Amino acid sequence: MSTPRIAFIGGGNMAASLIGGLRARGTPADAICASDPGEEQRRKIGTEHGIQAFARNADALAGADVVVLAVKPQVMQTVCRDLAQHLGEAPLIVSIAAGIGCDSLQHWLGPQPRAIVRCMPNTPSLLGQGASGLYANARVSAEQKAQAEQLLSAVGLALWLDDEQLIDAVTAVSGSGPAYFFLLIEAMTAAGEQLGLPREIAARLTLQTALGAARMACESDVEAAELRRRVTSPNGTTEAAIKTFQAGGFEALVQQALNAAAQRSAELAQTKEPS
Ligand SMILES: NC(=O)C1=CN([C@@H]2O[C@H](COP(=O)(O)OP(=O)(O)OC[C@H]3O[C@@H](n4cnc5c(N)ncnc54)[C@H](O)[C@@H]3O)[C@@H](O)[C@H]2O)C=CC1
Ligand SMILES: O=C(O)[C@@H]1CCC=N1
Repeated sequence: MSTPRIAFIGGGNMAASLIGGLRARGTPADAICASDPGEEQRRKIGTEHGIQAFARNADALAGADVVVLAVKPQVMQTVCRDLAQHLGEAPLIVSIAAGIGCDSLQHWLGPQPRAIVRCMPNTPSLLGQGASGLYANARVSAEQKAQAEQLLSAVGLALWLDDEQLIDAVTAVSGSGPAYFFLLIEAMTAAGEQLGLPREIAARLTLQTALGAARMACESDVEAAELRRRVTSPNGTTEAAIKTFQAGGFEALVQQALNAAAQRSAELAQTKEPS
C-alpha cells in the first residue's frame, strides 16, 4: 500500500505521540502535516518531527487521504463545522477524541456522508508501544480500513471492535491506562524512598521492575495471576504486600476507577461547546 498523506488537526500531546511514532517508523515527513492555533505547539511539532505545521486547519487538508481529528472533545464540534467547509475530496476521517461518537462527527461534518474511524490510542505510541481500539462506520471502505490500521499499527497494537460503545471501555483500559501505571510508579518510588532508599535508586528499581514485569507478562505463555503466584512465597514478603493491597480493596478500587473513566467517556459525548 502506498503511504497515505495524513493531516493532523490539533498538534497536542496525543498527536505528537502518533506523529513521533510514525516518523520513527519511517513515515516520510512530507506525508504528514498538522494544524494547531498554538504557535508553541506548531513550533514544537515542526522542529521535533520535521513536518509542516499550519495555523489554519483548512491549510492542512490539501491532498490529505486521512484527516486525524486530535483536538479536545470540547472543541470538536466547532472544529468539525469549520472543516466541513473545506473537506472537498473524500478523505478518511479518524477521530481520536474521547467520548465523541461517529454520529456526532458525521452530523457536525455536514450532509455529505463521511467515512469515519473512531479510535482510542494512547501516548506510548510515541515509542511504537501504543495500544489502540478502532471502530469503523458503515462508509469506511476496505482500503480505508487498511489505511487506518496501517496508521495505528505503525505505532503499536491496533484492534478493531464491531460495537462503537466498547470504545468507552477501551478508553478506560488503554486510553487512560498509561496514567494508572505512571501513578503506581510514582507511588512505589515514593514508598521506596520512605523506606530509606535514595530517590534515584528507588525510581530506577521501580522502573526496571515495571518494565520487567510487563515484558514477562507479554512474553510468557502463562497468565499474570500465575506469574504473580511465582513471586509470592507462602508467608513471605510478597504475600504480606498483596494481602495489604487486597485488604484495602485494590481490585474493587481498580474496577471503580475504570468505571469512572468509561462513564466520563460516555458523558463527553454530551459535551457542550464552551460559550
Ligand atoms: N493524551 C492522551 O493520552 C490521549 C488523548 N486522546 C484524545 O486526543 C485528543 C487530544 O488530546 P491531547 O493531545 O491530550 O490534548 P492537547 O491539549 O495536548 O492537544 C489538543 C491540541 O488541540 C489544539 N487546538 C485547540 N483548538 C483547536 C482548533 N480549533 N483547531 C486545531 N487545533 C486546536 C490545542 O492548541 C492543542 O495543541 C482529545 O480528544 C483526547 O480525548 C486520546 C487518547 C489518549
Ligand atoms: O483523559 C482523557 O480524557 C484522554 C482520553 C484518554 C486519555 N486521555
